[in-house]
Amino acid sequence: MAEPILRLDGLRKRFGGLAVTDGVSLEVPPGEIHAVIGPNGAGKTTLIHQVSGTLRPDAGRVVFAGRDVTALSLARRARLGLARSFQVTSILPGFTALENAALAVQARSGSSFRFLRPAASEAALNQAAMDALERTGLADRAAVPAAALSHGERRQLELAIALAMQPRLLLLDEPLAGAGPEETERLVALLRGLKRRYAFLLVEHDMQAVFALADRISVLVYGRIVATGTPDAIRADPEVRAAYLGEDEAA
Ligand SMILES: Nc1ncnc2c1ncn2[C@@H]1O[C@H](COP(=O)(O)OP(=O)(O)OP(=O)(O)O)[C@@H](O)[C@H]1O
Repeated sequence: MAEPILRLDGLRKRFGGLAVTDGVSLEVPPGEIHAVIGPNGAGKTTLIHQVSGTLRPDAGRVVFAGRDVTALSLARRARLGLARSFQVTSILPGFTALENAALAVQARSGSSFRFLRPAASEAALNQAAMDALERTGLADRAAVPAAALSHGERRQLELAIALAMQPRLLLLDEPLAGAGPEETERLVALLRGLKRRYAFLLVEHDMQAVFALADRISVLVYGRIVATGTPDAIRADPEVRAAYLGEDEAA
């Protein structure tokens, strides 16, 4: 396997007496969509929070692009290219799609645009923002205020905002939550198109989407990974079947 872009090494987090992540280790190579699935309360969101930097693990390490980022803040991790999308970005409804993406570009680039003349700086910002909108299929909605976008388009914009941060790996926590069948189809196609260019760590309840998108899947049960493998291997894994007994999702 290629040198991983993300390596989780024995992550542990307890809430009171409950070990919510109980020694989680996994590796995501560049360009992989790695999904984490598991029953409700398995610890998936808690795991994502530790990777993004929202929560500090009690033990274990988060290594991103060869660097131990366990002690770094969410913002520092984001600047290194470990970005999070969905359920966190606050889209500014009064601003257009392009302005929303441009703000993200500006946040990522810090002061670097200030060294350009104002006009050149604005053009460069808008170009980078437009690139992000193009990659998420929103180019023709650039001038539309975010408040006027459909639910699905707002999800696309959240993704564009994350891409404007020039990530190397994107954390996606339930990107399909609340999306209807058509929106789901569009977002799945969009994510599939972004695969290889970016790596993804994906938590998602829509099993059909997970099995269609993921290169590899890790199954989390009571804070422990019980299996990691390709969708076919996971489908056939007896422990996974046991974990989902009574649920037909992994069948
Ligand atoms: N801040 C907290 N304080 C105490 N307990 C917490 C906290 N956050 C999560 N938990 C508990 O940790 C367990 C795992 O929660 P988590 O949200 O990570 O699971 P999940 O796999 O994402 O669940 P779901 O699929 O339902 O979203 C749950 O029992 C939850 O009640």
